[in-house]
Amino acid sequence: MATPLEPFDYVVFGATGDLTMRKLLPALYWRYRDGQMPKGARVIGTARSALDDAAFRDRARDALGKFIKPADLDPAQLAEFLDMVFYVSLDGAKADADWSAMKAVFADAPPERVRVFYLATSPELYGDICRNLSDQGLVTPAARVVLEKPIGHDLESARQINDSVGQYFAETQIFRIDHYLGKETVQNLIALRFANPVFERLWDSDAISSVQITAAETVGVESRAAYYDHSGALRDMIQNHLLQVMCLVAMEPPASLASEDVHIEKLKVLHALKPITPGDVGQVVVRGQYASGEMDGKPVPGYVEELGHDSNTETFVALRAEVHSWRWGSVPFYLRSGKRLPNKVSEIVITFRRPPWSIFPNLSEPNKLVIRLQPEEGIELSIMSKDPTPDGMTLRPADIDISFEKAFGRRYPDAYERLLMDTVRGDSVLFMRRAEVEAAWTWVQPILDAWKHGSPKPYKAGTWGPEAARAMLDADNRRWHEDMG
Ligand SMILES: NC(=O)C1=CN([C@@H]2O[C@H](COP(=O)(O)OP(=O)(O)OC[C@H]3O[C@@H](n4cnc5c(N)ncnc54)[C@H](OP(=O)(O)O)[C@@H]3O)[C@@H](O)[C@H]2O)C=CC1
Ligand SMILES: O=C1O[C@H](COP(=O)(O)O)[C@@H](O)[C@H](O)[C@H]1O
Repeated sequence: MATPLEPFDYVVFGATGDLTMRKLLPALYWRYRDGQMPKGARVIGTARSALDDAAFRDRARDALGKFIKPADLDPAQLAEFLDMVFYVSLDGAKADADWSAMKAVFADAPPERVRVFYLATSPELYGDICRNLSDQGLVTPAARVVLEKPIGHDLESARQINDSVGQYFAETQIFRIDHYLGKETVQNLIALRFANPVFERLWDSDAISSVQITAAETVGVESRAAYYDHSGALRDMIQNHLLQVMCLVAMEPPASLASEDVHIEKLKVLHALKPITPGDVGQVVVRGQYASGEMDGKPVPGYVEELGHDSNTETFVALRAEVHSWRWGSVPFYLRSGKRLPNKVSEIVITFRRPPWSIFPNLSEPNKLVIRLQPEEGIELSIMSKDPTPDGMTLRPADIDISFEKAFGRRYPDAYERLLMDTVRGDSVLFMRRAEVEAAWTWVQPILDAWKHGSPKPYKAGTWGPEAARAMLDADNRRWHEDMG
């Protein structure tokens, strides 16, 4: 059982939306089920839709039925959880809306009771919602605000959002969520590197020749087309999730696990990224968009067919980054993310250098460490071994494969479970600081600027992106993981 928290209030703006139904409510249910969400805690959903508590609970029940396995949904526990869920109909972005019902929720709440305002809405509303919360007297010292990613659309809008939210909440009260940081295996990266000298001693450009970070999805844009078409893979995945994971791979050992110490080291990585100039973009960044193809043997439409109109939005990005520091020199970090790729897989692949001299005629493959973030979380170390034949010394790659789920024999909590509870605890180590968000936007901005011209390269749904992604690695004499031996 997880450590129970003191009773708290969790207010979710955007409560009728996809994120709340698919991720936030299931995460809160699990925390309740594990005994972490105590009796007396409240979840207050809010959105413009005219619903009452009962109607919202019906939606929540449906969502939990859809996103949690029946075996994990005990009817009595479900009923108890839903009793803790309430709804306030409100246009949170409007100053002249009727805030009385929301204020009534907090009328008797003691000042020290933690209240979290989770903004699961479009980022353009963040500033207005925060101003209104403040004007209505709801921002107490024990209040926190959680901002969903992406924070803004570009560097300029990110700065504006951070400025406006910062007028009403102190930086220590602001939790910029990136759910990749809540994934157990991403957190385990810190343990892998800094609790195991066997890896950390080899964690530099002397031993490592390249790093690949991939987040591949099989899904298309589906019901999120309206959001996605204004975003694209660079803003949706690379600017936040993949750069954050890269920071944890590349950062120096922090002085401690305290939030400030970890943020300082991540920020140094973002500042050390070799800038991409507009002239570089064509060489080091590939943007693609899926065309019709096949997934699991079934035909699927292309992106523009799903959308119903032409679009230059990218559904695939592959890029080559460098962290210009003493540790990394010019080691390439290849980052890649896309929709309608052959497998759902998020992984980090560390490829080590070959021995300086080989006494074996057929030493073909370098050592490789694969950190599987999902699915089947674990690590796999590929080493060269002697083929057990009596015919001399033939070498073959063999894997040391550790599945975390098998090793620990327990369910892997969803990233949101950990992160939501961290916001209540006030622990911001797994969140992004303003400076990190803006440094990440600063780095991707030249790519966004260059992409105002030209179009993405098409790739067939069910393939690993445009041929140019492979060609980019060919030019470096390297291969993507799926093409390695
Ligand atoms: N869905 C996902 O998987 C992920 C989403 N995110 C981010 O989370 C945020 C929400 O995404 P998602 O749930 O997909 O979006 P949806 O479009 O599904 O939901 C948006 C929600 O905002 C509400 N809303 C709109 N305007 C207002 C307003 N003025 N006041 C109060 N509520 C309002 C809508 O309800 P109503 O119309 O009733 O007001 C709805 O509940 C976005 O920033 C997105 O980028 C981040 C990671 C993953
Ligand atoms: O933030 C987002 O992440 C999901 C992918 O998350 P994962 O945990 O399933 O890897 C992505 O589908 C979505 O477009 C994006 O907004």
